[in-house]
Amino acid sequence: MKADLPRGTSLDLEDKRASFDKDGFVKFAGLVENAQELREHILAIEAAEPQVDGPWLYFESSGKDASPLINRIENFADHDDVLGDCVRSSLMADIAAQLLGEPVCLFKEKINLKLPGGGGFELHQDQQAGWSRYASLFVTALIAIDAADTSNGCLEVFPGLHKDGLLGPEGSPLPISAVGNRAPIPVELSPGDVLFFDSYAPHASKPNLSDRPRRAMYLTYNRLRDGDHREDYYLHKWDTYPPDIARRKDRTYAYRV
Ligand SMILES: O=C(O)CCC(=O)C(=O)O
Ligand SMILES: [Fe+2]
Repeated sequence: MKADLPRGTSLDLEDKRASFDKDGFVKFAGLVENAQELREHILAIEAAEPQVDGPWLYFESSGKDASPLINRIENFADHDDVLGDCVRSSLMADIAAQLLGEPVCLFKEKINLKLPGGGGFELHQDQQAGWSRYASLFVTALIAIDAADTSNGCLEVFPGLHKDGLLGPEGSPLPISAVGNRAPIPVELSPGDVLFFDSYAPHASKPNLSDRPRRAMYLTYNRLRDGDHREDYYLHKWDTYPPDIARRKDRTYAYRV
């Protein structure tokens, strides 16, 4: 299988695959040409009133002034044509397939906004989020929408631990001892850069204390032979961690990982 890369993109997938295999993540610079257009469509969703039958919107409390801040958009592929085309683009799936060495299918899509004042993410492996009920391995393409660096809370990944299985129980962040004395690699990205990472690669990120947003789209794939679980995943998530608009007052909802 050959990835259908945009004109002018030159890369050696063998090298990329070797890095992914060694570290558990690999960056592709300038892979997505319409990051600016994607950002405009994300901004429109941010500005719109949440709807029960629309994209799923999640909110946090700003670390600056405790005001409500949108922090995540999920399950949007069928609610916006431009974002949907990106989610369904064969380019990301083809590269994910090259990295895993076999065909893949989409598991889920989300956008983490991390606006100024947005919180960080504790150390975890995505596989700890209860995904093992669906498949034993996933690869995620993180598409940078805004520039990400250490001052606005870029992703920080610990290399070389993705073949060690789960490093802690499902549902809880990892203690720093889980990564030994390793140092994380902060992955700085420009809009349109894409980071592919393994669901067992431990990662974290800091809060956004800057005045620049750090939006990132995450497309997660599993091996095709493990089945298409996207619909089941979102049905289960609607029960266990629905968007804010669908939450019941008599229930508490816990973010897993
Ligand atoms: O967006 C980030 O900074 C990290 C998000 C993350 O690790 C996740 O959503 O699983
Ligand atoms: Fe994660």
